[in-house]
Amino acid sequence: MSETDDSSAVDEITHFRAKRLRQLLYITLVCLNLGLVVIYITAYHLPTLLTLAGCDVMMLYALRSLSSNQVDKAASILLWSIAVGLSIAVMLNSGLRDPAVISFPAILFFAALMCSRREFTLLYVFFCCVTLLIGFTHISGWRNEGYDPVNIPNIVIVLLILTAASYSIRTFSHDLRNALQKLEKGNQKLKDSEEKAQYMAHYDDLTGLPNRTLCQDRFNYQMKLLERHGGQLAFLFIDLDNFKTINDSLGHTVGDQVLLIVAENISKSLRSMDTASRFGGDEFIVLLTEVKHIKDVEKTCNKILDAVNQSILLDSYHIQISASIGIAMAPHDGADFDSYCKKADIAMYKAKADGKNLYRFFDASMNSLSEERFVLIKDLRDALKRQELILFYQPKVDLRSGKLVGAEALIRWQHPERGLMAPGQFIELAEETGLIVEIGDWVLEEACRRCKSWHQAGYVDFEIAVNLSSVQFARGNLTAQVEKALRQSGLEGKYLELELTESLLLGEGENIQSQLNDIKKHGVSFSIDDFGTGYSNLGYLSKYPLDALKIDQSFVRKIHDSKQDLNIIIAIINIAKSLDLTVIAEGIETHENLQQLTQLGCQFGQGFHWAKPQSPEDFLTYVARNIDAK
Ligand SMILES: Nc1nc2c(ncn2[C@@H]2O[C@@H]3COP(=O)(O)O[C@H]4[C@@H](O)[C@H](n5cnc6c(=O)[nH]c(N)nc65)O[C@@H]4COP(=O)(O)O[C@H]3[C@H]2O)c(=O)[nH]1
Repeated sequence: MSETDDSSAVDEITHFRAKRLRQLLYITLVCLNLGLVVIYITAYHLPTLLTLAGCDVMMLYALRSLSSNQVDKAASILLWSIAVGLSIAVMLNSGLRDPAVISFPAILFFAALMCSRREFTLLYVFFCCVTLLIGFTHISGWRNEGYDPVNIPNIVIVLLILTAASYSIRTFSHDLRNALQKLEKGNQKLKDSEEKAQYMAHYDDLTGLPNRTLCQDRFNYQMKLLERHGGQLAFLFIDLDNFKTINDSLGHTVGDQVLLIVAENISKSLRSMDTASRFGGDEFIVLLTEVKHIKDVEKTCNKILDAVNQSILLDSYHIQISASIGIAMAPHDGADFDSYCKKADIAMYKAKADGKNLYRFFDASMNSLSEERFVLIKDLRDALKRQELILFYQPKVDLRSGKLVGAEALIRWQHPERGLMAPGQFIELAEETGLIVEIGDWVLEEACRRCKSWHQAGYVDFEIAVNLSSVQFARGNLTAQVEKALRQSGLEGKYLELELTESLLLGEGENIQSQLNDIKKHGVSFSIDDFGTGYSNLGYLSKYPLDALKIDQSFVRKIHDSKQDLNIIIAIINIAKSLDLTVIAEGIETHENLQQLTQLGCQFGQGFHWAKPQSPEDFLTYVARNIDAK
């Protein structure tokens, strides 16, 4: 039980005491005044009248103390006034034979309930002294005793009764107070856990922001307001860019701190009437209410992007974070919470595909991301987490010696419902949505790790080729990713070959060139995939630090049937020779293909003639059987 629990239980008891004390004070006041009237009319005994009047005044004083929350003081005044008043009354009347003596234990009873232990003891001592004093007045003959005089045993008996009564009252009230406090604490605990459960059902534990449930409630409420009063609401779906990388590389503690900072920054960018909520993982939903102009939404989105897009210093790491925002506008873009989620999510992906750290409004043209596509995107986002992605390996052969020199890593997706999916079915989607960055990072790490394991298994010179997407270059941190993959796996850079596309090299020159140069420093080689299929401008070949050209399989397949394709292959081989590049032929399916390409001077080849891409286990079996692949 915490200190707060204790203090609230005590508060409750104080409140209860004050209530009872007030009642007691009123009753006492009424009784005193009635007594005053009766004595005034019947006996007119002045000392008694003065005593009662004095008590009356003290009661009013106690009531005043009570109104200013001085409960202990009011209780003291009440009990001491009554104790003194009664003692005087007993003294003035029949002494220890007076029936008012029986009120002494009653006063002690109230003292035990209302006052501190010290006050109770003082009152007990006071009554003992009063008893002794009155007893003395009896024995000394000061008082006219009548036919039944009080003697010492009588006084002792009164004192014993007082002591026994005090002890039992004190013990009883102590137990009662304890029991009350325990009950109160139990109640408080129950209240607290109810409040906690309520909080947990509606708020996110980490960031303290409303969770999905509360966000949905607020959205529904806002939609009702829109129905009644008109107006617009902006539904923002915010997703952090590359958060997974931060989480994976720096750990969950740092990841959580990043989320906390981001949540705070998002909240700071909003008005008090807006709702920022955590949807889960690195996703946030923001509801902008009472939207008058689209420009206001744009302004807020820019504010959020600026607030989130910061370099955060955590655990001596400078972490660059940014977010992408998708926006759906209510009431036009849907009917319920789920449809707004979906549309804002689609728009968010568009923002990611357009380069990240951007916001995009949902529009009908985005519906081309059909239902199935949407589901596939969702699945693909989870594929990495659920470890559904696999790398297959296709052997690469030295055509002159027939030796297996390595493999190309080709991704597959073991989809839980659709089965094994080829890259053609999802790579484009991954590129459009930006997911290719995370996937590409994983491919790099996994391929390097696998290649290192082959080395450790005795295939010491095996190389691994990995496909890169142009989107990975656009992110600007590819060098760091390659370094990380090499470092983590322990693979030397010279065993890694990165396959680029022609279109990439025709794109933004400077940025690509510097990244390729940086990666090249680690001994990594570059080849151009599907060479010859796209562009006629070959100027870029000398501009970049390339090592190999891969002849596209469409030429290789028709090498016997089409003079034109044969000529293209010859031309590619000549270009490669003149630029000091090696040539790798893809899609070699037959022995004739192999023979002809070898004769033409092609150095390396891949294709079904040797093996289809296969799982790591099958690949190892294949290697063991065919280490000389001729
Ligand atoms: N008919 C025929 N086909 C052959 C033969 N030999 C190889 N192939 C197929 O040709 C493709 C060669 O890969 P690619 O040109 O890099 O083309 C790859 C590559 O551009 C892309 N891809 C694969 N894995 C990744 C990856 O990890 N990252 C990225 N960004 N792209 C990838 O997907 C493309 C298709 O990959 P796959 O479906 O695995 O298809 C592979 C392979 O299975 C043959 O003799 N006959």
